[in-house]
Amino acid sequence: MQFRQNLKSWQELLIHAKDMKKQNIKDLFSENTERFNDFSLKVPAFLFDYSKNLITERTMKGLFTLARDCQLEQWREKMFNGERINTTEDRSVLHVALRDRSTKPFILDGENLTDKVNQALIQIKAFTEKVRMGQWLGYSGKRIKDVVNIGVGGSNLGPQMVTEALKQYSDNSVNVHYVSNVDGNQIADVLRPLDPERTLFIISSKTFTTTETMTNANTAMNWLVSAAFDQTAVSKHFVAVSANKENAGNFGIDNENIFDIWDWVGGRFSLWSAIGLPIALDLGFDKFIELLEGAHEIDLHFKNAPLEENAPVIMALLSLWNCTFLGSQSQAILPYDQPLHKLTAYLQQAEMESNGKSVNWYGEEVGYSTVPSIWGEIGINGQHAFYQYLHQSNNVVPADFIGSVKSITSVQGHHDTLMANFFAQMEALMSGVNEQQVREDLKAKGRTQEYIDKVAPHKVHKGNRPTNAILLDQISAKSLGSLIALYEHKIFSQGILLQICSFDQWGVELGKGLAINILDALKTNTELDNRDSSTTGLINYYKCKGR
Ligand SMILES: O=P(O)(O)OC[C@H]1O[C@](O)(CO)[C@@H](O)[C@@H]1O
Repeated sequence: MQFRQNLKSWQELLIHAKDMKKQNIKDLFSENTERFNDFSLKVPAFLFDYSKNLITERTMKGLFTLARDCQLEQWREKMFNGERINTTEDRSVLHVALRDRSTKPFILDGENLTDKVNQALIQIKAFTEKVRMGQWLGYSGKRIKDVVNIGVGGSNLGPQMVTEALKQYSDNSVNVHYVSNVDGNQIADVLRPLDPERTLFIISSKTFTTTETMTNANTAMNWLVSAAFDQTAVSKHFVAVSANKENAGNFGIDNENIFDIWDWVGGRFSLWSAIGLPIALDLGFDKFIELLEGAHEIDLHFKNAPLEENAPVIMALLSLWNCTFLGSQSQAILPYDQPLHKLTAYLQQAEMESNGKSVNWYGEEVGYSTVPSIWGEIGINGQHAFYQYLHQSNNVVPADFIGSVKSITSVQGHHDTLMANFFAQMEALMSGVNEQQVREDLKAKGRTQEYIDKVAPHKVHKGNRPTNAILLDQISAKSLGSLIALYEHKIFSQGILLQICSFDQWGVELGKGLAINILDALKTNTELDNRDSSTTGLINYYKCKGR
């Protein structure tokens, strides 16, 4: 067992981090006029500028050495070859196979995955075209107008984020809606304006056991059946995406309308599979393929580019540097492109469910900070809400700024204003402004000495806050596919560097189990044994007041 802290490269980076904490990014720019060229990369679909991090050439050299000591390249190979790198669940991790459209056979456990993937795509194409062209008819013979995707986590966030991002490209053949929350308010709001005769439900659940999804699915079924007065209407209005065909069949969904998903595709990496049905329904199959192609382009980049020119690897190394070595606890994702308004929520699951863990591959406490908490908002809205904290709090929050050279909106006259903020905020976070500059500025503005003395300390921005810039040419299905895959491979690389099992999610199980237990007690009105007084007190209060 080779623990990360025992690696010489890790130890050297710890020492180097102590020195770097005394440095200032702004000074590093003054010392090296080529810094932007040295620390930026042009990848198909986007420019990645990481020069505004607290790094030097030595830092990067040390980080690449660490990556090699961690055998990142070999692990990358293992993933692409289908080795069972999801060790705690004994599974391969092959979402990359979903977007590899070559016809070359890929054999896993005696089965040709290429055939499976291509068959699934044929099924997705046939189904989505039938619905979009008005050939899929509801129980009363009417064409489908609205599609409701019922699913949660990975069975919701990816498709929703993508259809929101690409809605400018939708031809509105159907309207796509999402229900993820077990709170009945959401499904009530979604169903209120819909016509049962013209509504199709996709029950998206890899396991087909998730309580929230099953509760919503049953409500949707009752809504339909109470309008149709006919239980057999279910097969005309429900399809499923699931690995659990038995449960989906028992629900009343015809076998040919159950789309497969496999155990080598993790929920949070599944939008490329039939979980992406809402994407193909909303945008058409060709756009869905463009999305896959964009992702595949980054798969090839990740697989083939040397570590020094590999964007996902560099992103992972920087996150490790900022969090584990420099001590940041959180990371902001700040899209300056309204279409990406669901990206942060999507990445919260992708990154935090993957790497938000504290034991290593051998089940030992890692003894270092793993990943930061991910949060954020559309940049402009964030500027008027929490950027105060980014600029002046004691906590340094490294941030990813994501923008586009061209906007996809036809509205003119906004994009330069938006992007001026994109550039300015990164500059301000890095450069800051010291007290002397503040004082001189106030003096030049004719302020009194008393005012200057009072206000100057409050106007200081310490700066030295790291940011990455990801600048897309324009939001499109292809560039979005690339952007998502960039983060997926970053997450994979980070897991390897941290020696963490990125593809399980045991941390969600405890709460789920307790909720099932409590729900039973609520339904049967029984007392719960062995609970702490707070849990018991809260439940009793709820029972007394609510019933
Ligand atoms: O698709 P399913 O099986 O309903 O699971 C939904 C989500 O629930 C989780 O298991 C976490 O609770 C996620 O990993 C997953 O994306």
